[in-house]
Amino acid sequence: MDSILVKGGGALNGQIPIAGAKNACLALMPATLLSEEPLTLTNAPRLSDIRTMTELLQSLGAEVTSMQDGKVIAMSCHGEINTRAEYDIVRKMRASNLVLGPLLAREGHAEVSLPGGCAIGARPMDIHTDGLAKMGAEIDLRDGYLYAKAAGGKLKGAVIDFPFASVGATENILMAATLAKGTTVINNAAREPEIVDLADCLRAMGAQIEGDGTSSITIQGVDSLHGATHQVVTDRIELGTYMLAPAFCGGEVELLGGRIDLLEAFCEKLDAAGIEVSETDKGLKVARRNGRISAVDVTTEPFPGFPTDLQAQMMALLCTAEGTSVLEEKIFENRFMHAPELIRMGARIDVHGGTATVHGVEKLKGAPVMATDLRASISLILAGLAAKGETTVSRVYHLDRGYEHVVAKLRGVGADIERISTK
Ligand SMILES: CC(=O)N[C@H]1[C@@H](OP(=O)(O)OP(=O)(O)OC[C@H]2O[C@@H](n3ccc(=O)[nH]c3=O)[C@H](O)[C@@H]2O)O[C@H](CO)[C@@H](O)[C@@H]1O
Ligand SMILES: C=C(OP(=O)(O)O)C(=O)O
Repeated sequence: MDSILVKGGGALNGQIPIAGAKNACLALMPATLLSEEPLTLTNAPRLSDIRTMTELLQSLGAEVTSMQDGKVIAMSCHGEINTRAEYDIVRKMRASNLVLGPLLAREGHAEVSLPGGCAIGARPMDIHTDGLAKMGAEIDLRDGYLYAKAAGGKLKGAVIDFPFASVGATENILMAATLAKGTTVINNAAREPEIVDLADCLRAMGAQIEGDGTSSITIQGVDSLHGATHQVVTDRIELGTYMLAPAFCGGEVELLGGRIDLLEAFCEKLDAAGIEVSETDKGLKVARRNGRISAVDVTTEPFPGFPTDLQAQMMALLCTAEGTSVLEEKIFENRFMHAPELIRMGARIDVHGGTATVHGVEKLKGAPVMATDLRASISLILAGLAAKGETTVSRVYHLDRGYEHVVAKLRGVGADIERISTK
């Protein structure tokens, strides 16, 4: 199993290109199931999660071609398709559940394996299934699979009030509603930029959608969707992660393609911590204002709040802040697994339920550490870049899910980092 070796060192300077968003692309790809005509995505990220979604769509009968070194994905799904998403693929990635809505909308029935929980939480699918049930689907759980069938063979529009603004449930219902009979309203919908990106793509395919980006989305069902080409939105989580690199190590880094509007709550916390963010022609430039950063309190929330997917990276940064920071994780019930690993590097962190108190220390020390999930992995790499000595991060396969060319991107700004392959 590969690992990443990081040597803590000097300041980072230069530019990092930001890829298209993993979480947008994973929702956009299943949209191909909604049309008989081709859907092409540009600015796609080169990630193992995208390969898993490719495998899943191919297993359902879609043709998926990766072009331009993976940056363009051309998909086509015409004629007869398979409506069963098998456990062997679905278990690899939770976002596989995003084929449920489109399959049901296209065929009137679907069998999709429940993905199961994961390291960061139980992550049930009740909001997705309750929403689809309101649209006339009968859904049974048998042998670990959701068996869904639309009454009369076609979903119908409904007013759906979400108990929580779930990103995945908003995406599933949004896609399902595009081909339903009548009007669907999703209240308390998620407002993430990835939802807006999906709605933009669906509109380009002929869907009638209003209100995306607000907490109430209205979808008027149409008879069919046509082909389209769509550019995947910038990955705000990759952006935020690399914005932290100069905050950890000093120096000045420009994030190509970066946009403040994708990360306003995060940028406010950076400002409070003493990190300067400025807009440039090509993106965002980030530098640490003075010597040591200041402690700040962080609470994760649905967009436009501070993203849970940047909590681990922010915690790693705050380990060496001046003062005590309190981090509250409000989205997932078990998303502090990076804390014990950071403690192995000399951090002082107390975790109580969903709250972590970080007492800043002067410097972290390199250590062998183990990644437990995607964002934990990168938080340990960032910590290692600023620590004294060497850090080896194992279980790098988590990283490959969400960060393309991570070693090359960080080496490009002067980081001492390499991937160690063990056959
Ligand atoms: C591929 C993708 O886009 N993943 C993102 C998506 O995940 P995902 O779409 O899974 O996240 P959700 O917004 O659905 O989940 C948020 C919370 O709601 C709970 N919940 C969700 C659905 C449901 O039916 N029942 C229920 O209880 C979850 O367990 C979790 O505690 O949004 C998360 C929250 O911003 C991000 O961290 C993930 O990176
Ligand atoms: C939690 C994440 O992804 P997923 O929902 O695919 O597990 C993430 O991207 O940080």
